[in-house]
Amino acid sequence: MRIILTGGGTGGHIYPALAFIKYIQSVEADSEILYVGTARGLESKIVPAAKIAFKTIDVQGFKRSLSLSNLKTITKFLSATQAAKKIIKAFKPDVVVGTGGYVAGPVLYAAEKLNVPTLIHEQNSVPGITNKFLSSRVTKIAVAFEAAKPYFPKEKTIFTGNPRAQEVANLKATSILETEYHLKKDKKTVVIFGGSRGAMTINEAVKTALPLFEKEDYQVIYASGQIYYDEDHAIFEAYQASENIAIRPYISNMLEVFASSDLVLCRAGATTIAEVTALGLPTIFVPSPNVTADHQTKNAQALVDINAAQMIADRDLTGEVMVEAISSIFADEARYKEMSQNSRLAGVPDASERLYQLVKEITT
Ligand SMILES: CC(=O)N[C@H]1[C@@H](OP(=O)(O)OP(=O)(O)OC[C@H]2O[C@@H](n3ccc(=O)[nH]c3=O)[C@H](O)[C@@H]2O)O[C@H](CO)[C@@H](O)[C@@H]1O
Repeated sequence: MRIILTGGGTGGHIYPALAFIKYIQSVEADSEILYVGTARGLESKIVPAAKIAFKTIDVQGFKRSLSLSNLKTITKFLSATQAAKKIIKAFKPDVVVGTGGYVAGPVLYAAEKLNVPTLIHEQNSVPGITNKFLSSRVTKIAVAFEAAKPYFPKEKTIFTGNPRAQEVANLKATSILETEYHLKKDKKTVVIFGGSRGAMTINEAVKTALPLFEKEDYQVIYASGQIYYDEDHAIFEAYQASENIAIRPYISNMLEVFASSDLVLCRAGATTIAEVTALGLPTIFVPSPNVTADHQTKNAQALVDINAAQMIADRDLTGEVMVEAISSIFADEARYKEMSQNSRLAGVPDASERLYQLVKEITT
């Protein structure tokens, strides 16, 4: 199969595409794959590093209110569509798959104009602006939350889960905490991070919590995001020697770290949710208050409702609240076990397979 994937801006749109590429390569070794992204998005680092053919187009996002810069966005959209058409004509894909983010707009739009079958994957419980715009044009729509279905045309929308779940589902714990993070292999471990780029509230809370964490009988691995790491380098540096705390700007082997840990505290980004549920990890979510239609709270609520997760509102998070939430889950074994079982029940370990069937359906 010849397939173009596109999507980007943040990790949450890129990792599902990469997971799906891995799956396609495992079932069709002779498949030809091209990823289209922007030069500025996180995809320009992550995709070439994964050794996947990568081409860029220039595009910018819409502002939600009417503004002059939207005029510029429209002009850019039109020229990006032309650039995407050129890439599509040269590559001759059987299908074009978009995973959200601004860059997917012109690529999928161009594919549809050229009569190439198209599919979009929506990771969230509330669709992003790009996928909403594309929904009337594409051939099929795959969703990772049942709650997203009502936003899309019923006849072409199918629940598949998030491909990242399948990539993670069978991972086993390794010695990575010991070998790369100077932590103990068998000590209870909580992973803390604020989405793929870090989060200010979580970072502030962690800074207050660090002296408290030092006294706990569990260990902490924290990814601050590059911005906060640079800002607070001096504070973090002082804890690098601490026996039960490891701090990094970004954890590049996050799946292995998850599989080797016991609890997660993070934003409620959709891809993270797919990962933690595939592994049956109990989670404390602090949804970002700055996302479209408060979709992270809705993402997290689905898991709180089945007692797989706890939620703390961003405005309520402090260092003390953070430590108390983590410590009390670790202290209650029965609760921990129940949360873990319920988390696993929410996972979709065959998500890539489901998405692949859908691709097959529209290309044959
Ligand atoms: C602020 C914002 O707009 N966030 C959105 C963005 O989230 P964002 O990209 O932050 O979040 P997601 O949780 O979906 O994905 C983050 C990904 O980065 C990985 N990771 C994170 C930190 C780290 O140090 N190392 C690492 O590998 C996680 O394991 C995960 O695979 O896209 C998601 C998916 O559309 C949305 O649900 C989020 O609301």
